[in-house]
Amino acid sequence: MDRIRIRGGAPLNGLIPISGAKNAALPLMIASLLTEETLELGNVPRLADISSLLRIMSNFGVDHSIAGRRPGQSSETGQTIRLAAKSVIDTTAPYELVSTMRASFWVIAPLVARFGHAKVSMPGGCAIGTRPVDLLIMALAKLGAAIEIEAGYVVATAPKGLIGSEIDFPKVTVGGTHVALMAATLARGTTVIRNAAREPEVVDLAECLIKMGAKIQGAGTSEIVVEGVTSLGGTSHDVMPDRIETGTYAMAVAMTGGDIVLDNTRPEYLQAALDVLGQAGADVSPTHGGIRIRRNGNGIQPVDVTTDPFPGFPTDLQAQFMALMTRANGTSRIRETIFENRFMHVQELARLGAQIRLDGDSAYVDGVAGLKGAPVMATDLRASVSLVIAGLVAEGETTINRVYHLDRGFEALEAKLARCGAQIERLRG
Ligand SMILES: CC(=O)N[C@H]1[C@@H](OP(=O)(O)OP(=O)(O)OC[C@H]2O[C@@H](n3ccc(=O)[nH]c3=O)[C@H](O)[C@@H]2O)O[C@H](CO)[C@@H](O)[C@@H]1O
Ligand SMILES: C=C(OP(=O)(O)O)C(=O)O
Repeated sequence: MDRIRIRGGAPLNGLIPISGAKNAALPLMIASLLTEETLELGNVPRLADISSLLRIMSNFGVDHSIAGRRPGQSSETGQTIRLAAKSVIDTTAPYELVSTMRASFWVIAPLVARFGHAKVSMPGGCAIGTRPVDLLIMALAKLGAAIEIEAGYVVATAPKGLIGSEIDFPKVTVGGTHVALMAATLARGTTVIRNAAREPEVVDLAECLIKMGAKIQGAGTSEIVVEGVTSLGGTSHDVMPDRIETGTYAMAVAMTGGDIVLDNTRPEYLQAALDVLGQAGADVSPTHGGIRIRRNGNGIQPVDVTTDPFPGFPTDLQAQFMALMTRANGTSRIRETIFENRFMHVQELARLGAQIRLDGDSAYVDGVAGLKGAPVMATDLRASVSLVIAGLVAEGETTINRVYHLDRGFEALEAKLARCGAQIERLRG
């Protein structure tokens, strides 16, 4: 299994190109199941989760092709993937394929909406809490699907098609909103989704669905109205920039010091996190097409943070921010309100010398003067990258095991950081 070795101490200087967002690319790929025409997606990141979803889609009978590189494109230019779900031969998503990735469960929505039948294994994904799918099932049931649970599979049927309805989510769910939105596009009549997730990835999906012929209003607000249509067509769409990758590198430079331009991204996608970084002592400014982050000389100030649905501070940046706070001049409180078990990075950060106490949904981080390198192992995607951030300033060598977590969500991580001066390499095998 590959590992990553880091020698801490070097500041980061230069430019980091931001990839397309994993969490937007996945629902966009799934949306291709809603039409028999071809959906062309640009700026798709090269990630293990994308390959896993392509395998699931191939299993359904979806044809896909990945365009070759064009003149002037670097190896980091996002991929263009074409998906054509013209002849779907199977509407079952088996356990072996769905268990590695949460988002793959969302195929249930377009399958039942277009074909009237779907059998999808209960999902896996990052080990960050219980992560039930009751609200996704509730949304499909509201739209008229009959739901049965059979041996770990959710079977949804609607032989006469889905029917528009009112869906009131008791809590904000990104996956639930994606599922409701996709299913409602092909339902008969109007659907109102209340307490919808306002995440930019929901807006990206809605914009693509609108180009495919869907009638959607209000995406990006907490009430989305969908007027069902009888069929959708193909289109071309570029995946939005990855706001979590953007925030991760912003926190890395706040940690190491230096001066970095994060290119091909947008500050408004992560304003809450950038505001917090400003309070912690980083200089954050917009550039043409990106964000510049600097921290020169001055120390890191402690800042209290609570995770919240968008536009709040994202749970997917909580671990990275905690890594930064391990070096702050004082104590910070980090409250996790989205997932009940998203503190798996705490004990690994402690191996590097971090001082963190857990109390219920909060972590109290006492900043220390220095971290020391050690072998560490992460259990989920964002926890793994928090160890990279800590390793970048830890004295000596940090080796991060189980790199496959990082490969799920960070494209060319070592190359991007090494080009900016980090001493980081992948050890194969
Ligand atoms: C692939 C993808 O985009 N993953 C993101 C998505 O995950 P995901 O879509 O799984 O997260 P949700 O927004 O659905 O989860 C939010 C909260 O709702 C709860 N819940 C959710 C569904 C349900 O049926 N019942 C229920 O109780 C969850 O346990 C959690 O406490 O949004 C999360 C919250 O921003 C991010 O951390 C993940 O990176
Ligand atoms: C939690 C994440 O992914 P997933 O929802 O696929 O587990 C994530 O992207 O941080």
